[in-house]
Amino acid sequence: MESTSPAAPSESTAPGLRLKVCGMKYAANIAEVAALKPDFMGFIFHAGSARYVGQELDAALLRRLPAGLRTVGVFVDADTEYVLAQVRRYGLDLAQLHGHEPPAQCAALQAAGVAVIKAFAVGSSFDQRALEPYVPYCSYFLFDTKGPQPGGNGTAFDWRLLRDYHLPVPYLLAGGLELANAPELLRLPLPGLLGLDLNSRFETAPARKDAGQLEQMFGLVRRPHSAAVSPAAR
Ligand SMILES: O=C(O)c1ccccc1N[C@@H]1O[C@H](COP(=O)(O)O)[C@@H](O)[C@H]1O
Repeated sequence: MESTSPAAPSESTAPGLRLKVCGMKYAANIAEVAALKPDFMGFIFHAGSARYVGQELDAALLRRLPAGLRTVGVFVDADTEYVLAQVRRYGLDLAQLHGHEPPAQCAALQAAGVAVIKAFAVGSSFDQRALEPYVPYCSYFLFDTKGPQPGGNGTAFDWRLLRDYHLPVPYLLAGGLELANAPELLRLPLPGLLGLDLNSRFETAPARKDAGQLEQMFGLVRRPHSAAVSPAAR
C-alpha cells in the first residue's frame, strides 16, 4: 500500500504524463507490459467485466513487480471489506472505485491505509463542485466516459470539459484512449491532468494487451515535447 495523503502535483519524479495500463490478467502479458515500465497497472475486480481477474490472477507475480510500478485494483460498488481483502491478498497499492461509491467509503479506505482513485463518469457536462466532498479522501481522481458499462466502454468524451478543472486532486484521463486520438489529446492544455489510462483500445482480446501498440503510445506520450502538455498538473 502507498501513502494515502492526497498526491501533490509536485510529487512527480519524472517529466511527462503518467501511464496506466488497465484490465490486465494473464501472467505472460503482465510481464510483457511491465517491461514497458508503465506507472500504474490495473486489475478489474468487477465480476460483470470481460476483464474480471477471477481466479487467474497470480498474487505472487503482482508482488514481484518492480516497486515503481503501482498496482491498482478496480472495483465497482464493492463492499469496503471486499476491497480490503483484495488489497491484502494481492498487495495492491491503490483502489480505484469505479461505481457510485460515496465519500464515506473513500474515507474508510483511506483510514485503513489504502490510497484511493475515485472514478467519475463524464457525459455531456462536467460539474466539479460535485467532487468537492471527495477531495480529502482521494489521492487521484479518474474521469471516464459515461456509457452502458461502468467502465471499459472504449469511447471518449469531450476532454475540453476539463479545461477549467481546478480541484487540488490530480486526475487520470480514461475512456477510449487510443493511438488515433492521442495527438489531439496531447495538444490540449488540461490543468490537473496527471496521466492517461489505457485499456480496451489496446487489446487483441479482453484483458490481453497489445504490447506493440502500447509501446507506440508510450513513445508518443513520453517524448520530450509532451512534458509541456499540462504543466499545472506536474
Ligand atoms: O475495463 C473494464 O472492463 C472495466 C470494468 C468496470 C470498471 C472499470 C473498467 N475499466 C476502466 O474503464 C476505463 C476506460 O476504459 P476504456 O479505455 O474505455 O476501455 C479505465 O479507467 C479502466 O480502468
